[in-house]
Amino acid sequence: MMIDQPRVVRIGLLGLGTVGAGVVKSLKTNHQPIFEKTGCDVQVVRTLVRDPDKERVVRLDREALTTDGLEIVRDPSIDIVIEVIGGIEPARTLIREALRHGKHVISANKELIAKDEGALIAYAEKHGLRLMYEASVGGGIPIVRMVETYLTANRVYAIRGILNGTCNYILTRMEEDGQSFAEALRDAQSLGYAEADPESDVEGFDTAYKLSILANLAFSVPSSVAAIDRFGITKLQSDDLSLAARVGCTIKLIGEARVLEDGTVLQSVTPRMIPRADSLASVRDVFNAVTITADVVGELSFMGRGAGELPTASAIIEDLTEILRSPVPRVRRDQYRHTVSVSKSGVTSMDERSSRHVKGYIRMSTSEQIFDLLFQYAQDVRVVSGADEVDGESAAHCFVCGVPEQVWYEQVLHHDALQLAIPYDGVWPPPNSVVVGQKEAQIHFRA
Ligand SMILES: NC(=O)C1=CN([C@@H]2O[C@H](COP(=O)(O)OP(=O)(O)OC[C@H]3O[C@@H](n4cnc5c(N)ncnc54)[C@H](OP(=O)(O)O)[C@@H]3O)[C@@H](O)[C@H]2O)C=CC1
Ligand SMILES: N[C@@H](CC=O)C(=O)O
Repeated sequence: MMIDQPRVVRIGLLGLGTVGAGVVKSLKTNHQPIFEKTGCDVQVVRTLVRDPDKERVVRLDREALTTDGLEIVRDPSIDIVIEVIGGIEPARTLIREALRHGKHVISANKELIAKDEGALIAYAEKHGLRLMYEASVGGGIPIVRMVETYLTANRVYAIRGILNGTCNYILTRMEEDGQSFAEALRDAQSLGYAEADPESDVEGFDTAYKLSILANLAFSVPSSVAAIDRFGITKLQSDDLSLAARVGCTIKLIGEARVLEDGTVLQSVTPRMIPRADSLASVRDVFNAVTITADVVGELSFMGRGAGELPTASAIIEDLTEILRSPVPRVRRDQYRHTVSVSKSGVTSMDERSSRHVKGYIRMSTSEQIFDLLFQYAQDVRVVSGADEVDGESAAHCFVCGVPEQVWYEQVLHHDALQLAIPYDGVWPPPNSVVVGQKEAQIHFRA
């Protein structure tokens, strides 16, 4: 339906990097369809940058740029603020100030949303305003709104997915093209996928923020990033990916939050060796994928581009059009959720931990102490044909099963001789593997 009198909506944009530029481009390209769907003429009128003289991929009048964010968020002529500068400060202050001045806010800032633990959202709701953050999780995938507003008929029990485009891109390039970790990371940065500090991506922090945001929405737990067991991908080598291929698996950085029977929630971010048949195994490049498991609907899966200027801009503009259609917060967040308690797996009860077991892939230097540990606790230790030859002299690669989870976290992962230990989700025994005893293993690995 065409609307004759467009309502002009004035946007203040905080940040004009990868995502900010994507927002400007997309609002320009799709100005007409957005107008047709909302009746609004959306205009970016003022933009915050650090360096106004920087060469940009989008052209804005020099007068539209400012280095003073407060000037934007306090400007009475601005209706909606989009925050895409990232980090905690000045983002938090600017968002709060924008809300205080009666503006709806859209943010892509997962670090802030996760670490803020709901305070800004509560502040927005108190003022009858919307603080929306679809772009903070899964790039262009509409997962936040779905979990927040759609699953009212359900209790959600598990969230599992690939939530970082940079890491998935790096692992894909290492596996398929034999690129080094450093080369693949450089490419991910030049494509605009990585965070300003890429350690956030490769050490698993970014995935932890996103998992925490989803867990908070789905389970009504406080969004505590500190409650997540987090491991990144920096220790992975292409040899580990080759080994995975030999046993019919691949390696992905997976975020997972599960409600246990006693109501506690386990949350982890870790590279996992997963079978090729796992739906996440075929998620390549910058794509993300998330599966939600709930009691009534069962499993729901979502996939799409998890990073990059346009997919992220898409999520931001979806938030924008949602605000234009429904400026009043739809539901108070705590009205419809069920409550469970959250627990880091490292602090679950000893009994529970020692009753669960881990299957793992381990790369280690050939120290006798770690063999002692593995052969004391693992039910089965295996090598895959040729595994010990893959990485030259100093590494031994093996698969173990039946290690008590408590031993895995408290001893194996902290062992000096350990180079890498990740969960192995493939079949047992791993294809083409041979069982080894302790003496045999020591000889085998040193051969
Ligand atoms: N890149 C992606 O694919 C995705 C990113 N996000 C999130 O979106 C946000 C932005 O990411 P991205 O666009 O990649 O980041 P960039 O580093 O590309 O851009 C950041 C922008 O913010 C400006 N800026 C940063 N700090 C300040 C400051 N203190 N004062 C004024 N301006 C500042 C920079 O100015 P200048 O240009 O002058 O340096 C730049 O324009 C982050 O929260 C990120 O986590 C979310 C989903 C995907
Ligand atoms: N750096 C992030 C950007 C999107 O959230 C990623 O790679 O996923």
